[in-house]
Amino acid sequence: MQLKANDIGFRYENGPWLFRGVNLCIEPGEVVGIAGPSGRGKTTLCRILSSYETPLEGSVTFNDAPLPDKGYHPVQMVLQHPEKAVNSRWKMHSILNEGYHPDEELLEILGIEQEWLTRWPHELSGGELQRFCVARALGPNTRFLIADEMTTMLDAITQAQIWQAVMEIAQKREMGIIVVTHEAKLMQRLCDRVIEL
Ligand SMILES: Nc1ncnc2c1ncn2[C@@H]1O[C@H](COP(=O)(O)OP(=O)(O)OP(=O)(O)O)[C@@H](O)[C@H]1O
Repeated sequence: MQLKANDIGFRYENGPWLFRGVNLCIEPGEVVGIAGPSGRGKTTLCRILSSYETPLEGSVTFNDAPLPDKGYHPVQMVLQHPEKAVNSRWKMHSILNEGYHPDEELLEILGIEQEWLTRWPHELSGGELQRFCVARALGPNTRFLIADEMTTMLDAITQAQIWQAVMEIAQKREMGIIVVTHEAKLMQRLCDRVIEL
């Protein structure tokens, strides 16, 4: 069940090509970093790999077939700003159960407390909210997780706790992870290999 980018190229409207001929193959259980200077297109590539954006050249395949356009998506993405990724008019239990029903064990590993479930998003800290976004992305059918600056805004302890939980779950499920971060040490610690965009 590999996730592959095959000769991908992309540009925004009248802008220059951000990248062309990008090839990438991620195996189940592998942790791969995508590095590159600001503005190179890392987030754009992540959006293409998770089907939020369509490449202008090339294709993305999962298990040698196109990614599904209906149902639960096997490639899930967690972004830098959790407050932008949740519906501010929903309470946390609705946000959490939007795509599937996470079990108690997952909530415990991610340090999500029961009393947070009845709160509104603005009643949680960034780190608490990000734990929900991670839980929401870790449905049983998630095969690849894309973490685009997932813990950049968080303090060191929360960052370490979230990554420890994600790595534990990924190992257990043989889930692949793509990591985008400007923190070189974190990249080195987490990744089996790093690709320069
Ligand atoms: N929706 C958009 N329309 C037009 N241009 C865009 C759009 N989104 C991003 N860009 C431009 O595309 C380029 C690549 O952006 P992207 O966010 O993918 O880079 P990045 O490598 O992730 O950067 P950073 O490390 O700063 O987050 C940037 O120059 C950005 O301004």
